[in-house]
Amino acid sequence: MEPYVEISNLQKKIDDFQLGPIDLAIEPETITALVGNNGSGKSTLLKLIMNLASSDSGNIKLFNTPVGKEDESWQRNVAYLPQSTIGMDAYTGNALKALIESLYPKWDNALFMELINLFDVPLNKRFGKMSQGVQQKLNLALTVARNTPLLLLDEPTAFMDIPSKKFFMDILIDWMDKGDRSIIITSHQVEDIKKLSDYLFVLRNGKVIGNFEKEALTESYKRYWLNSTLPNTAIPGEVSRAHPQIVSNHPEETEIFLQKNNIGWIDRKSLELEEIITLLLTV
Ligand SMILES: Nc1ncnc2c1ncn2[C@@H]1O[C@H](COP(=O)(O)OP(=O)(O)OP(=O)(O)O)[C@@H](O)[C@H]1O
Repeated sequence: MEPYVEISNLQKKIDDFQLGPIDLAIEPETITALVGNNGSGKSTLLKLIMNLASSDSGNIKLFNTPVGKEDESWQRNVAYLPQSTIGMDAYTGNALKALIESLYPKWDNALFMELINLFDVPLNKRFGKMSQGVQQKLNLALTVARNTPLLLLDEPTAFMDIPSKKFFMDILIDWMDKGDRSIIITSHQVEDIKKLSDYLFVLRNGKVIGNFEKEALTESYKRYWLNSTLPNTAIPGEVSRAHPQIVSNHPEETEIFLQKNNIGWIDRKSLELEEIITLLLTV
């Protein structure tokens, strides 16, 4: 099957911030988490995908149709939840629902009502009078119920309470189970990333660090507790050291080196995803 999203050599400069070049393909039935430090360009990338910002160079194709050209058929296949919405304050939940329902032919009203009931959103209240968390829940219901094959979610749980975050993850997992769909999600919540994502597309200050398969990424980092001193120079795979510990992202190479040089270790452990992301974004 063709990828849902194909991005090649995408670049965008905003003042002194440079995003890209980005090459990325989103395959069907995958969840990709966009991970990065604040201001690394995650929201900008989603806006570029939605043609809400223009790139300086490169191409984006959604469902094999170039974005930014006359053919806008791709828009029917994507639902985007921005980090913040404007212009909604005066409308009630019911009015917003009626508007969006009329624009999306595959609107799933049963799913919308299920989410509204689960999140306890008062549909007769004006959007501007709802708390930030309730606004986020309504926006999420208005987005997911569009029933498009591709969902783009920009920090969807930032204001949600703890039980709602759990419901949210269950909802997305059920939604994916229906098949032929994919999600791109930006999140600073390590639990969201850990539970939901298949891939982590990591950006650091606009530069691509990599697109990692989550399980492979987690397995590739190991911490060793050594029982003798290390050479002063970096050893193969070494990412950080704080004697008697070292962290490696190429454990096989590290272990060959340690054995050859008669450096023993008393323990070896995998790293938590949170630690791995921290290393990717700071070291
Ligand atoms: N409308 C704008 N005007 C000026 N600069 C902008 C604008 N939008 C984004 N930027 C700049 O682009 C860079 C990337 O911002 P972006 O919001 O994409 O980052 P992010 O990774 O989503 O950040 P965060 O994790 O804080 O949400 C930042 O340096 C930001 O200041």
